[in-house]
Amino acid sequence: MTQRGLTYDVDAVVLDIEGTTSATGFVVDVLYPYSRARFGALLTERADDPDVARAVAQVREELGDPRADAAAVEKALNTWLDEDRKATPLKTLQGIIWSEGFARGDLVSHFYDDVVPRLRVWHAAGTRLYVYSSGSVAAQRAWFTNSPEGDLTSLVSGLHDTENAGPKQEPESYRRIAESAGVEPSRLLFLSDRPGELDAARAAGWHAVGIRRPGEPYYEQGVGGHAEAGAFDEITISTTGSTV
Ligand SMILES: CSCCC(=O)C(=O)COP(=O)(O)O
Ligand SMILES: [Mg+2]
Repeated sequence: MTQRGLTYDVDAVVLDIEGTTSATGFVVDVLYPYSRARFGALLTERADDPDVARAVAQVREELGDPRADAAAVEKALNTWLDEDRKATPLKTLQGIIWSEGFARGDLVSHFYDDVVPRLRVWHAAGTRLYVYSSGSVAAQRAWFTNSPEGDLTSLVSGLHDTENAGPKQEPESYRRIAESAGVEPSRLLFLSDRPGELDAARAAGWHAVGIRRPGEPYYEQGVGGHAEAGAFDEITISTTGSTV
């Protein structure tokens, strides 16, 4: 059989979300305003929730102000949102708000058309799928549970964020994920839109493919010399002899 595109012999594929499986425009235009409108209530009404308290402590540490009040914390969160800064406490608090919004039916996630069919094919052939996103694990779980094609969580073997794995541009984070998945680095493929993340994965011994979609923020810049694909159906995975 003739195959076109890129072929990888790996045991697992690790997925970035924003810009890779899903549109940045959806995250910025739908999810960000949804969280911005709810930070104030979360910070004032649920300050004793352990996840909220931990994130607030991290914001205060980042601000260098251990006494920053709820208004100051909210202001910092909104500034980071404007800058699209992938700060862990921002992502924790957004994850709480979004997962409740998904559960309530206010939100349905977005996946590019080529993604879910390909994930189903890879999963059915025995390739394990993981997520590594700046979005928190709670947000990732809600994202895959509430997709336009229903609950996709059965396709995914594990979720990783900057809190449990570390920053996405550091090779050590990819070493941690490989160890937790029990997969040799050379048997892992990372798909992302950001060159710095692809560099870090490659430095950890992984395969890395840049996903370059028209209209995404990194489209013009390119993927920094990494192999690239415009859609998931340009990628063929061969796991334990099967090729899909
Ligand atoms: C369901 S995750 C929400 C998107 C998000 O907040 C984010 O920061 C995604 O970043 P990524 O690392 O997936 O590019
Ligand atoms: Mg991304």
